[in-house]
Amino acid sequence: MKIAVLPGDGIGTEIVAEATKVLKALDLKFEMESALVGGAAYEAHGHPLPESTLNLAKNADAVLFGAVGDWKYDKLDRPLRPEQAILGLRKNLGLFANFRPAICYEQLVGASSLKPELIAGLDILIIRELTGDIYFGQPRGRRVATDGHFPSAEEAFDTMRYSKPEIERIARVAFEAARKRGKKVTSVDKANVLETFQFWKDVVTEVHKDYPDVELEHMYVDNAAMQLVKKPKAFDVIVTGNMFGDILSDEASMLTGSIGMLPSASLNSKNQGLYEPSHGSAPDIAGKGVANPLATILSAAMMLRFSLNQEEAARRIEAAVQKVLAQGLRTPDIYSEGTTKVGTAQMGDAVVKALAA
Ligand SMILES: NC(=O)c1ccc[n+]([C@@H]2O[C@H](COP(=O)([O-])OP(=O)(O)OC[C@H]3O[C@@H](n4cnc5c(N)ncnc54)[C@H](O)[C@@H]3O)[C@@H](O)[C@H]2O)c1
Ligand SMILES: CC(C)[C@H](C(=O)O)[C@@H](O)C(=O)O
Ligand SMILES: [Mg+2]
Repeated sequence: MKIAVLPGDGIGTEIVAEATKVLKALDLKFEMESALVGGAAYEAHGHPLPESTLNLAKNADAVLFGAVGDWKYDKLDRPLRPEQAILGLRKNLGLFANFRPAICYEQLVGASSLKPELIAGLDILIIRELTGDIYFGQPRGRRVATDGHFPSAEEAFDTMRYSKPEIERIARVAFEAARKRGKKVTSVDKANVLETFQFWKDVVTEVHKDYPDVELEHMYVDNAAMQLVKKPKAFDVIVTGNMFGDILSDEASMLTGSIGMLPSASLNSKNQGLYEPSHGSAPDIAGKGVANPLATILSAAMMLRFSLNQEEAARRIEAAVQKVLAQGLRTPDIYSEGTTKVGTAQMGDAVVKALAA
């Protein structure tokens, strides 16, 4: 078994160091090989996703990813920007199904900006389609307009599109996942305005016929954004497109206390996966040793479960995370009065210690 380890930029290196520390402490038989990705790879090789990094990822049983990006690269041509590395990995590996579970651990009920009673016991799963939508649709670009409100003005455009098989397969993933939990799927769309999402709604409704034991509800994305903070526990599985899923999962992260608590798994049809926290490289806190490594450590647990067939080890990690939270250890993003503030490495060390206990 081989894990490709791609720390990336900013806090990516700090949080992946803690996750690999935890993986090594499990004493399982797998090999880990690291490579540069994102801005770090651009600096060293002139490209955010060098051929060697892509090949390492393709040939591994799973990929553990940190984060990419920094404001200083924002002026580069788009193909050279760090974010293209994660988009390229998702596309090249066919990682169409992105699982972003938002779970509010009992100990963190007070860390959220929402009232405790709204989020206590929260356990929802956002399933985000990850290789289609306006993220990848062609054509896109800049041009001089020939119509519209300002003919002959400079304009930019992107293409939102989904094919039937793309919607069918992500809908099936969502119904299958719901079957194993609360048996309810909320499909989030913007069918009242967008053709792409009327089609999405129609196809999801059709696929639902094969899953009569699962309840299907449709919701417009603007309402979903509102309901997520009004009554989040009314959701079980949310399935949505690439862009809405990006936005709603950041929103859902605050229901768990912090974006530093939201792990993710991105899977292809062979259950090969890339595992990364849902957050980015956080340049504002990078290098300070204060980033929360738990989303990445929990992503490593998802990797053991989904790609490496190590359910027991996954559970050990999740139990160890709960234990350190019960001990009152908190990185600054989840700190509240009466708890103990720790840094990134101390948090990782505490998880390792809790594994042994
Ligand atoms: N998958 C990825 O690699 C990924 C995901 C999102 C953003 N990005 C990139 O990251 C860069 C920064 O983007 P952004 O600031 O919009 O989003 P971000 O997620 O990096 O940070 C948003 C806020 O959350 C905080 N935060 C994030 N992770 C944290 C953690 N583990 N512990 C504590 N606090 C944490 C940050 O300090 C910041 O205040 C950009 O270049 C963006 O493109 C990359
Ligand atoms: C960095 C960016 C390309 C990425 C996305 O938009 O998918 C990020 O925000 C995420 O949520 O993983
Ligand atoms: Mg995002």
